[in-house]
Amino acid sequence: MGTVVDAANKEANGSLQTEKKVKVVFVLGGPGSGKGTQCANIVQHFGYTHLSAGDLLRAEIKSGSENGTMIQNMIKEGKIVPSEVTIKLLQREIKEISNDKFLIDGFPRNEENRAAFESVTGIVPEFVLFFDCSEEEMERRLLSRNQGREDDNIDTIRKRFKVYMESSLPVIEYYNSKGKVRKIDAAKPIVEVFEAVRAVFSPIE
Ligand SMILES: Nc1ncnc2c1ncn2[C@@H]1O[C@H](COP(=O)(O)OP(=O)(O)OP(=O)(O)O)[C@@H](O)[C@H]1O
Ligand SMILES: Nc1ccn([C@@H]2O[C@H](COP(=O)(O)O)[C@@H](O)[C@H]2O)c(=O)n1
Ligand SMILES: [Mg+2]
Repeated sequence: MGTVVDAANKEANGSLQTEKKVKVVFVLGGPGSGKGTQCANIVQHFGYTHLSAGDLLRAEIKSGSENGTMIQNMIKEGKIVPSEVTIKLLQREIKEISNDKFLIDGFPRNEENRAAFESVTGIVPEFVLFFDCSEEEMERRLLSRNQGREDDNIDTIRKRFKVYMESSLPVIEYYNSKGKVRKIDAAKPIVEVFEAVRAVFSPIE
C-alpha cells in the first residue's frame, strides 16, 4: 500500500496530514496492445478503478484548460506530456475517488514520469502488468480502432512506437529488474488475454 498526502490539508494543519492508503497497479505496453480493453475487464472482475493517463489528458483538452493546446500538440506528435501535468491529473482522481485500488494505464511512460510520480506521491506500484505485443499487430489494431482519436493515423502511430521503444520500454525494464513485472502475451484474442490477466489478479484478491 502507498499513501497520498493531501498537500492542501498539510499546509492548513501544519504537521497534521490526511493520508489515503492506496494499492496501485501500473498497466503498461505499446500503443494498441490492449491496455484499455483489459482494464475494463479487470474493473468488472476485481473492483479496481481504471485511470488512463491518456484519457485524463484528452479530457483536460476538452475542458478548455490552459494546458489544453500544449497537451493536444504533444499528443498529435506522440510526445510525452511533462510529468507535473499528468501527475496532477492522476493525483486528483486518486484523492477524489473513494476506492483504494487503482489501475494506472499508460503511466509511467518515461523515466521522468516514473521518478516524479514516486517522489510526489510516495506510491510504489504493487506490480506492473505488461502487455507484450508485436508492432505489426498493434499497428493493425490502431488503424482499425475507429474511436476518432487524432493520434490513430500512421504518421503519429510511428512516432508513438518510437517513443515507446526509446522511453517506455526502459521503464518496464527498470521494474523488471525489481521483480515487479507480470508479462502477458497480448497478441492473443481478447478472451485469452483476459484469462492470463485473471491468473495474475486472482492470487492477490
Ligand atoms: N487481444 C486483442 N485482439 C484483437 N483486438 C484487440 C485486442 N485487444 C484490444 N483490441 C482492439 O485493439 C484496439 C486497441 O485496444 P486498446 O484501446 O485497448 O489499446 P491500448 O493499449 O489502450 O491503446 P492506446 O495505448 O493507444 O490507448 C481496440 O480497437 C480494441 O478493441
Ligand atoms: N503518461 C502519459 C500517457 C499518455 N500521454 C500522451 O497521450 C497519448 C495517448 O496515450 P494513450 O495511453 O491513450 O495511448 C500519448 O501518445 C502521449 O502523447 C502522455 O504524454 N503521458
Ligand atoms: Mg488506451
